[in-house]
Amino acid sequence: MSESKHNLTVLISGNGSNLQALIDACASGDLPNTRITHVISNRKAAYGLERAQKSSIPTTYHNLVPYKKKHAATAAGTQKARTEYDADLASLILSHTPAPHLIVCAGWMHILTPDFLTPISAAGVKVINLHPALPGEFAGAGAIERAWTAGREEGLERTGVMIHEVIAEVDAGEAVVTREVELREGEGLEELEGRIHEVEHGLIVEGTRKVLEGVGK
Ligand SMILES: Nc1nc2c(c(=O)[nH]1)N[C@@H](CN(C=O)c1ccc(C(=O)N[C@@H](CCC(=O)O)C(=O)O)cc1)CN2
Ligand SMILES: NCC(=O)N[C@@H]1O[C@H](COP(=O)([O-])[O-])[C@@H](O)[C@H]1O
Repeated sequence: MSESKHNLTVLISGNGSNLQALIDACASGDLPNTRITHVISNRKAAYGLERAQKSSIPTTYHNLVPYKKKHAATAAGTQKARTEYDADLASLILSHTPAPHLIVCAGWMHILTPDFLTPISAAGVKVINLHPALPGEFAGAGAIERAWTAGREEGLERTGVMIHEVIAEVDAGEAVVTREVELREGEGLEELEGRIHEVEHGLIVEGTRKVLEGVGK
């Protein structure tokens, strides 16, 4: 009798190179008894959707714009739109068959509110995120460039990558695994991005495997 499979739902917004690392790891056995059963993007043009489809993984495009159009273009209306969007995102994840054991944010560029996190947590599903910085540093979008600038202007000697649990406060959840990346004098931003992406592709597999080892215990 084969062991039960760990089912992953992966959230993306772009190229999907980290999704591809997970797809390849499932195929190679680096993520044993694990399969990606659903990929969701908040951007229609995300190449990661093509990567998933090439691997016969079900995909969903879940866009915030229709929700924003339903509500007034005010702060309150935008909040209502995000609340409904996030609640529906949780529903479409939890209603998918087979049900997920773990949700991995792999370049997912949308801040998740308690309207998403609460039902997901109630269903016993963890959420982890890949972030190209070390705990407590450069939270939010644009982290690599901010670290690169700090290297040039403030003498920062290293940045890094982490996989962390997702909580309401952005990039503040407990780190699952971290890896430092040295900053090199005179190095261009693109070169640093390339080195960091290489680290990401290994760390997202390592972090996912580490969390799955604890699932169901
Ligand atoms: N509640 C949480 N949500 C998310 C987390 C988290 O730790 N807690 N991690 C992020 C990923 N992320 C950095 O790792 C991140 C992504 C996007 C943003 C952001 O400012 N998004 C804007 C929209 C930007 C865009 O659409 O281009 C927004 O949501 O308004 C910050 C951090 C995933 N979510
Ligand atoms: N705050 C999260 C964040 O900035 N994530 C960034 O999104 C990229 C997604 O690449 P991918 O679509 O090729 O996996 C990752 O390289 C990561 O640095």
